[in-house]
Amino acid sequence: IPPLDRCHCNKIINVIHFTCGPGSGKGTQCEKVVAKYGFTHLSSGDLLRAEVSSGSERGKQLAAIMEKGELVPLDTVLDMIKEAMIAKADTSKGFLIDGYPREVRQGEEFEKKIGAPSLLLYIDAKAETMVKRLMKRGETSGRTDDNEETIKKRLDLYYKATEPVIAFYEGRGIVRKIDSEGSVDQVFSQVAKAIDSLK
Ligand SMILES: Nc1ncnc2c1ncn2[C@@H]1O[C@H](COP(=O)(O)OP(=O)(O)OP(=O)(O)O)[C@@H](O)[C@H]1O
Ligand SMILES: Nc1nc2c(ncn2[C@@H]2O[C@H](COP(=O)(O)OP(=O)(O)O)[C@@H](O)[C@H]2O)c(=O)[nH]1
Ligand SMILES: [Mg+2]
Repeated sequence: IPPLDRCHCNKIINVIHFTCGPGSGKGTQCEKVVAKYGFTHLSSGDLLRAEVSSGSERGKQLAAIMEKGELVPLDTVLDMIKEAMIAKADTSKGFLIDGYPREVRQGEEFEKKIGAPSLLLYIDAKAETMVKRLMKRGETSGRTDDNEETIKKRLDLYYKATEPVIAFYEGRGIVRKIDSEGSVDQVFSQVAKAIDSLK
């Protein structure tokens, strides 16, 4: 595994909430992690939505893919994450990367171009819970992908492409599985325990 010198990151805490499917609560937990630990939170979905909001030609192409609940091209999302990491590399205490990798190849490419993660957080949520939360969020989120049809596609893709990522990292012993069914604070205490185990 190459060192992190290409982006000058001396420490990457790659808390990748990826195996948590959509609506499992990763965005909610990331905010709490930032407040407690001061890590830099990077969400692939947020970075992509910012590009869409900019109204650029590339943003228009991305919007069409995201609205269908499909994955955008790997290079696009990895370049965005890498750029954001380089911008913060000198001051960051660690990076919390939410929504990436979403398929095994994304994990492999991240390691080639940036570095190896030290921890992978996996919030285990039932499909039923995820759908319920996303439908509720959709009442106010304004996200074009928070609708019944796209939620179903995002879930299917999660089980097909993203769950295998867990097995890929389990062999390295860096996966911490978190139960999503409690309150936000109960979930966070499990998250904090996993992060503290790094020290
Ligand atoms: N790593 C990625 N690779 C490819 N496409 C991505 C990636 N991250 C985000 N996207 C695109 O952006 C969309 C929204 O991603 P985002 O992570 O915000 O939503 P999600 O996984 O459905 O989770 P949530 O709704 O839980 O935040 C995805 O459906 C996909 O089209
Ligand atoms: N009951 C409950 N709801 C939660 C919890 N975490 C998040 N939510 C809600 O579930 C929805 C999805 O959460 P979000 O953080 O956006 O999840 P993400 O899609 O994984 O980023 C939001 O409307 C949250 O308010 C939790 O621990 N318990
Ligand atoms: Mg989110």
